[in-house]
Amino acid sequence: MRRLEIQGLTLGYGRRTVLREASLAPLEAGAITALVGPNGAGKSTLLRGLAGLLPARGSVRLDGQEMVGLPLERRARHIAYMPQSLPQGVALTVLETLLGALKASPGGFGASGISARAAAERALALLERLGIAHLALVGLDRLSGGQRQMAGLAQALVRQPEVLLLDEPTSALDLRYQLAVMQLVQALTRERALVTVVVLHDLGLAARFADRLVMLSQGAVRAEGAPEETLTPALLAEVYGVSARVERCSLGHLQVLADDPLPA
Ligand SMILES: Nc1ncnc2c1ncn2[C@@H]1O[C@H](COP(=O)(O)OP(=O)(O)OP(=O)(O)O)[C@@H](O)[C@H]1O
Repeated sequence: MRRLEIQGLTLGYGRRTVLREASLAPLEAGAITALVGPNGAGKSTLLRGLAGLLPARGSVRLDGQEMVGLPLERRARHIAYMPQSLPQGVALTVLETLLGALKASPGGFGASGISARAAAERALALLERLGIAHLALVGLDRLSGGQRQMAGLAQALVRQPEVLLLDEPTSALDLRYQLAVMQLVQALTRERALVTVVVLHDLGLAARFADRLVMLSQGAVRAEGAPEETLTPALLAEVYGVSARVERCSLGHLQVLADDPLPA
């Protein structure tokens, strides 16, 4: 069974350490882990570290293979990362960026892998599944914020990774697309047995779609486990500084209702 094991991971920027000796229970294939926690807690830093974009100490093993210290292109064979925002000023069309991502991936078309025709078919099928086939020939610089986010998700998915890292994939999406994207991420995670890690601010979405939550606070793992075990009023008060209720709605979904900020 595919799994990602994170042990004693320390990450930072230059001389500044942000995440200190973080260890998590193994992340299993076919499951979504949501990274939650307040602003500045270290969620994006952890995701960048898993993607290999920051110098790291400690261990990140995929099926026993050590990722820390592996050259980025070797790590990118296994792991796809979607940043919070795509770079601005890219005039390529959505389809061109997907073909570019496929071409750049090891074994991608042009190298030993699939033909250019198969690559285009794969890219178009993915856009269809994401509901954005109509954007295939539109330039990235002409997309709305939400459309850019969908295009970023497509770029991460098209390479068919084993580990999928998504940094706030729903932050710019309307209500319908938030649900549609999380349902799709969940379906693909199950179908392709992905190890999926998603940074989410919306605790309701996290509770509904994640199999596990990891609550970060001040660069440390404060809690981890199933959403219903992790999301408690006491923890929300401690970590977010709010008085909150955690209740099930009439459909049985866990809802976090933040009532008031607590006095500092
Ligand atoms: N490029 C950088 N250089 C230096 N420090 C950084 C950099 N990026 C983030 N940090 C610092 O690392 C800490 C954690 O930031 P990070 O972006 O990981 O938090 P986060 O939990 O993702 O927050 P948010 O919810 O606001 O996106 C913050 O104190 C931040 O100032």
